[in-house]
Amino acid sequence: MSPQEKRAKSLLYLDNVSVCFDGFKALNSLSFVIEPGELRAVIGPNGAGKTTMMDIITGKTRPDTGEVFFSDTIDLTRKDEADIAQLGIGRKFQKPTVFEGHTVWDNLELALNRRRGVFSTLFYALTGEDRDRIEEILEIVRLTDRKDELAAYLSHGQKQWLEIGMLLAQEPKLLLVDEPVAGMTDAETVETARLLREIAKTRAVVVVEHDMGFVRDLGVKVTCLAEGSVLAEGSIDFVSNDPKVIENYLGR
Ligand SMILES: Nc1ncnc2c1ncn2[C@@H]1O[C@H](COP(=O)(O)OP(=O)(O)OP(=O)(O)O)[C@@H](O)[C@H]1O
Repeated sequence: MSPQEKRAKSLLYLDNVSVCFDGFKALNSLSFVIEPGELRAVIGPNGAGKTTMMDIITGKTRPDTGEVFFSDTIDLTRKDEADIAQLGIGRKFQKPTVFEGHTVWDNLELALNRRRGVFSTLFYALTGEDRDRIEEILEIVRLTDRKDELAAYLSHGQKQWLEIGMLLAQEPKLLLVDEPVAGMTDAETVETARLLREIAKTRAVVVVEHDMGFVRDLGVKVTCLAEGSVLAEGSIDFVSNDPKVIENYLGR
């Protein structure tokens, strides 16, 4: 497939992307392509460039060279962070940032209103459709029976799920999730793999994670980054048996 054809079929297309920080190449000719509706896991040692790649996609960092396109034609290197969020790229950082003093329901309602630009009013009149969507998201993030409780009383894992739900309320086309299962219980970790697979039925999801058990559970294509470029890409068995991956990452 030619690069043009590859790009035309992609939701997210990074090609030959490099970024230098004070002479250090954080990304080095990185190519990374996500198809619409794909769920992808990204692994790699500390300093491999995983966060920097997310920063490039969301417009927080500009590449020195290379192409970054969304939906084939939108050049993300020419957009700022707010534009990129508006285009439908949502990002979940490692630490949960929910409104602890509000209920689970209200957190989702706030997120729904934020999409409309209604920042200040919590009780902006919800339509029946909005309520249905919130109920639906509560089901997806396993919080239906906690909906009237303050977010402060949720477990760490449930706060992560709530924040994923808040991102879903903004209906992203692509969701970037950074180390979601760090600090979760084993049961929550297993549930998170299921939850992300469910979410990826309606949108693309890229998950950065170090927990290999979890990555195996996801059962999707894996990209291993090292020193700012792709070291190996393919099924979990293919990637985890690659001698370069064992040497640079798994064997450490
Ligand atoms: N703003 C910056 N200024 C200078 N150096 C930076 C900056 N951001 C990242 N780096 C460096 O670039 C390299 C890649 O970092 P990055 O955070 O992308 O790696 P990572 O794969 O996300 O690692 P981790 O698994 O530890 O989160 C690191 O050596 C880091 O110190």
